[in-house]
Amino acid sequence: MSESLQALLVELEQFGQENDAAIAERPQRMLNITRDTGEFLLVLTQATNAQRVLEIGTSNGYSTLWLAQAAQKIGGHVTTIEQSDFKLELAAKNFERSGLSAFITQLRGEAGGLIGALHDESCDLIFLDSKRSAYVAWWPTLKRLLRRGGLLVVDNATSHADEMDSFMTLVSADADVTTCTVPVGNGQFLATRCAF
Ligand SMILES: C[S@@+](CC[C@H](N)C(=O)[O-])C[C@H]1O[C@@H](n2cnc3c(N)ncnc32)[C@H](O)[C@@H]1O
Repeated sequence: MSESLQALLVELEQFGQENDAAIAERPQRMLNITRDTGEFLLVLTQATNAQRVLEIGTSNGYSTLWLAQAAQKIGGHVTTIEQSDFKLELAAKNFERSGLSAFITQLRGEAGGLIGALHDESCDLIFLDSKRSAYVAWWPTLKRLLRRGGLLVVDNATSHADEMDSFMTLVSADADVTTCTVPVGNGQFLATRCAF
């Protein structure tokens, strides 16, 4: 990682912590993943050669920058969805500063509507870090978007286990999918679509 990208990530970590500690209103909070979750996403994306990555929940782009580092290494691309104009603009500035903007496409709008318009099996990896109460309703579309052998990663599996329970139970009961939960950051729920 370049010194400038490392410095930007550290700056965003400090900004996220200070901002979220000072501000109670959820729309203004960054709610970033932890650094070890970012490192985990980078390794997963690179190791699985996931060239077509979809992220739902950009915020100011901290997690996107980890996914985009993998995209740069493997010739891939990250599409990231955010409905808040305020956060979308923050993310756009951070992507420009990172030098990784060529590997990122930002989609503006409500994720449930936007993902419905995407093509079947168009994603190698989906990172879900958004509106947890919508995940159950989104599951049929998420499964349709994921290619066979593709991977879904969902943040907050342990930090918000109660809110995640119905979704994880639903996905784990799907015979086409293999799942696990790993203790990285706030807990990552992983689900891979069977290859055949
Ligand atoms: C936990 S934050 C994402 C943090 C980001 N992944 C990171 O680690 O830097 C969740 C984001 O999802 C966005 N969001 C929530 N519901 C959404 C929806 N239905 N469609 C699009 N974005 C949504 C919020 O505005 C918020 O920025």
